[in-house]
Amino acid sequence: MAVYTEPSDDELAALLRGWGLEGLRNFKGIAEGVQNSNFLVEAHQGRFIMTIYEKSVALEDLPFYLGLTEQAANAGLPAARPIRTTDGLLTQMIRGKPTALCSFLDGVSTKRPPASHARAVGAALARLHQALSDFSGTRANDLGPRDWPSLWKGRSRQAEALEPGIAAAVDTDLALFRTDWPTDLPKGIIHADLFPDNVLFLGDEVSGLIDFYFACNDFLAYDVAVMLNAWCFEANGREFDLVKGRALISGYESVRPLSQAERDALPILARGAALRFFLTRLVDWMTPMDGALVRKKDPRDYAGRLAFHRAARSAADYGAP
Ligand SMILES: Nc1ncnc2c1ncn2[C@@H]1O[C@H](COP(=O)(O)OP(=O)(O)O)[C@@H](O)[C@H]1O
Ligand SMILES: N[C@@H](CCOP(=O)(O)O)C(=O)O
Repeated sequence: MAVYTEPSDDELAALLRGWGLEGLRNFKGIAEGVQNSNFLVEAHQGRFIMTIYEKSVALEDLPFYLGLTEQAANAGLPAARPIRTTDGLLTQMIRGKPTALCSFLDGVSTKRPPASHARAVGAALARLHQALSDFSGTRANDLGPRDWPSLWKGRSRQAEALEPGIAAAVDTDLALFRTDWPTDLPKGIIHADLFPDNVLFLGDEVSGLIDFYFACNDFLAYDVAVMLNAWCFEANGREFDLVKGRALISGYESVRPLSQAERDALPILARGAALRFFLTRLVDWMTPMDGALVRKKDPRDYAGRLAFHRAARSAADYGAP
């Protein structure tokens, strides 16, 4: 999140009335994140997170995101429960933008998660996959391999300036994905962005899974691949931490074992996931966002990961037994 839209006092009062909240004690913008404007709301009824959906979230997808979060919470996962308005609606509008309120989750995200967290979050991901296995909503992955060439188009010069040598390597990656990307792996609802900043912990326990706004239907193992990138690299972004990789995969498999085909696909899925985040970060890096309180994420972190995946040969390189 970030803060792109600041409600006026009157707008805020109208929104709070809509949710039946009284006795506002605290209201403040939260600087973490990238996509939406998020605020902490403390009122007589308790603590909540209010999200104003900026243009990156399509209005028609909100029932999907909020519905799956509700289903995950109902299944006992620590997902933020959406709060309905006094009229029973999941969203209200402010300046033409939909706005939702959800329960506040205790806990903190860790910047340099230890292996114990990687194991716990691996298990939480598998439980999430199981809890959503019968979810009725669907949403295509609009940041999948078919979308990467258009994100890359016209950006090779900018990428070269940031990371010399990357342009030819990305061209090779894209050519490989065109022919070798898997077609027949188990699918389901995936989170698709379960980075350390989207998981809250109390001690070693996962206390919050947040930010489902990239969730979609795709290969379940792609979600594992996203997390191998996000949780298991050293701070230099180039060296893979096998202990964390082993912990994450064994945590996942303690709930849902990977098939042999999913294991075999891990290197290419991890390479694709790294390219996805390199490309979206590159696009954001090059896009001016005047006036917003937002911290951009560095695409170069993913250049190093890509180099590792290009050399990886099997799931064992990621810590799979
Ligand atoms: N339900 C919640 N409970 C507690 N904190 C939350 C909750 N939802 C979001 N946050 C806080 O807000 C920050 C940004 O939320 P996030 O959903 O990641 O925003 P964005 O979609 O814009 O990236 C998180 O890092 C976390 O600190
Ligand atoms: N996780 C993505 C960026 C998306 O930001 P989020 O705050 O919505 O998780 C990245 O690291 O590039």
